[in-house]
Amino acid sequence: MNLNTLSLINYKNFDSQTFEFDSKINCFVGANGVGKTNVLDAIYHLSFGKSYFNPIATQNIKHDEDFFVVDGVFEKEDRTEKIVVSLKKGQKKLIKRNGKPYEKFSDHIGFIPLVMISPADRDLIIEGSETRRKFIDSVISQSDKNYLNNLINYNKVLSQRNALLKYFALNNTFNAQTLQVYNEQLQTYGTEIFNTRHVFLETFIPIFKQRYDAISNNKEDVSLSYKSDLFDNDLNTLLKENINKDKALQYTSVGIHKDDLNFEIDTFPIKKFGSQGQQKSFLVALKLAQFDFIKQQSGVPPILLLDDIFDKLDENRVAQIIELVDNKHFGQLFISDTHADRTENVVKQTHQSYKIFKL
Ligand SMILES: Nc1ncnc2c1ncn2[C@@H]1O[C@H](COP(=O)(O)OP(=O)(O)OP(=O)(O)O)[C@@H](O)[C@H]1O
Repeated sequence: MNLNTLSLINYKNFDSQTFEFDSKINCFVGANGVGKTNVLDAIYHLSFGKSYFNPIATQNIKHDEDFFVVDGVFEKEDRTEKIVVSLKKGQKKLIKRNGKPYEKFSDHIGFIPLVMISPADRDLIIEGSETRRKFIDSVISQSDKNYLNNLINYNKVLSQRNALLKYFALNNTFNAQTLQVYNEQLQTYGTEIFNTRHVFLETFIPIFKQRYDAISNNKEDVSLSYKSDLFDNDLNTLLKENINKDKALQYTSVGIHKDDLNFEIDTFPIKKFGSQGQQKSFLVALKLAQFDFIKQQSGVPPILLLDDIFDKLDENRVAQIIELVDNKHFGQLFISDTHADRTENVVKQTHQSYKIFKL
């Protein structure tokens, strides 16, 4: 699967621009702030219908304009697929495939498999557990529609249960039966989500370790493990056990919405004890494992976006990453870098066709 053409109108710092891409490697080079990351984010929009960096959709419209259009022409299994994402201020965002708007954006997820590796991934290490759950969810959702539906349903019931707990507290009342209806629904959706995450991580963790060992040349031992309340008991029992706590807090304190991943290096948390280069290697390994997993599930290599990934990595690690890219396992690649020479040297070594865009 390839992105052949990308056209932007009023997207962030671009007013009107069209790119014709190489089917293998495309590099965007230029000084800080010229828009290299913005082009990658536009490509991300075509896969996920939203920005990787800015959750406020209207802030992706060029300043002083009132709409943006991101238009991509892909080649997928010998067919041409035109994806257009557009947003006008005051209106709902539109995602169209070959001219036909999607009613539910979730139907588009997975159609253009894509993985972004960016310095912003550091949030996965430094931020709270929600960021790591979102990561797991986005990896699984790209190949499992049922999972995405369970997640949507779980979150709906969870907010209803939380609203009910608030209502009880405000009105000084309690009704165990109504609460039980929600508990049972959470149990149904939550158990499926837990099982899917568990099975997914059993496949994913060994892939991740392999990737890390290759990047670091087996220099350090890293581990990734799954933390969930549901390892202790079934969700219905846990909800019942924690009812007094939930009444006091006025929200649901146990469930798969509290799941987390532990990231460790040589048995210590990587957040506190990993160097910047080790943390970056960890994140790159995590994302390359995401790439491998999606490829395994969908049979096609996802588009890979590498935003500024060479900084902070020593030459050996950069060489390792490029060696990984330098084989048939990968599909189309987009790279952004401030150092034009470094990028050109690196991509030349891969002996693949490439295009360099100087922004
Ligand atoms: N909505 C917007 N309207 C106009 N310009 C915007 C908008 N959002 C971001 N920008 C501009 O985009 C530029 C940043 O672009 P981008 O992050 O792609 O830079 P970059 O080339 O990747 O730089 P670096 O090398 O520093 O990572 C900034 O100049 C910023 O002001």
